[in-house]
Amino acid sequence: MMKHPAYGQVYQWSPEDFELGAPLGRGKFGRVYMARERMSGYMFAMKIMFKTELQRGGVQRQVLREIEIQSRLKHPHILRLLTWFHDHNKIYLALEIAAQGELYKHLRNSPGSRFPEPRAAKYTYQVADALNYCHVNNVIHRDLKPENILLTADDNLKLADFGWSAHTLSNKRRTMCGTLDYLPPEMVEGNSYDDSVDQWCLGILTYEFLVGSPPFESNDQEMTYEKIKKLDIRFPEYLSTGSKDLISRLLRKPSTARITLIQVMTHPWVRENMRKYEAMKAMQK
Ligand SMILES: Nc1ncnc2c1ncn2[C@@H]1O[C@H](COP(=O)(O)OP(=O)(O)OP(=O)(O)O)[C@@H](O)[C@H]1O
Repeated sequence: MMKHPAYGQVYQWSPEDFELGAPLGRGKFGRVYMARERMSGYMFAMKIMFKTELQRGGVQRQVLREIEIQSRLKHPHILRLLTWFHDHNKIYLALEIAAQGELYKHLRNSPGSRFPEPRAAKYTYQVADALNYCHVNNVIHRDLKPENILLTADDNLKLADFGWSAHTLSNKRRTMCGTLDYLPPEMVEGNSYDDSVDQWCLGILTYEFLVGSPPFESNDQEMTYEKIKKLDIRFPEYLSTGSKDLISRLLRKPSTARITLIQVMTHPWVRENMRKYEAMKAMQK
């Protein structure tokens, strides 16, 4: 690696520096492949997007924002953007590999489409840790959902998809975006919001990990909105008291009443279940 011309200096990468391998997945605008840097043999995931497709979809600004934000975030639970470059018709993103792909797929394939509490607690902790790092760096994710989280070969989460994220340095923002089921009440009502929208989304995510579907899901959009506004949430009987306590503290209508991400990481249900998860893993070895 140290012999590489890119080591320690600005280097203009080009497609010739890399070899593409098996496809890892496909999104609306990107195709993702296993890739190898020729000189060092370093393996990573290469996401390739066609400029014409981005233009047609009107998402150029979103992609640029994603690149700008993701390239400065360096955290164990945030997918690293190692470098990026472009040629006349494509944009290339060199990303770290998350070999087990979308968390969504794993959730759907679990018995009852839900995770046991120890596994859910471990993931909740890792997302809280990543979001806390984002907030400290003045970034709101705003689009948390199992489809935007990837899983590594050693079962750790990587937050991806910063296309809807925003800097928090300016005033509170009013843009309406994000997935319907995960929208916090202040966004449904078109009010201003701040980084505590991510705490709300983490509450929805933890619920979905444990129950298999988000709490306000319904057949029509209006009904979902109504449920969110009324905080009409039902907990299945099988949920533990601790998990219900955590979710209720995150899904608070007044954004200032939501517990902090640090409080999530130290919540007794999270701690106890993470310990159980580690113990289970140790026994499997
Ligand atoms: N770093 C990575 N490591 C392993 N697999 C990846 C990686 N990045 C993406 N993938 C796989 O490729 C798929 C497509 O990723 P991509 O980022 O293009 O789309 P997306 O943003 O998830 O989807 P959409 O564009 O439809 O919202 C993902 O669903 C995932 O399965």
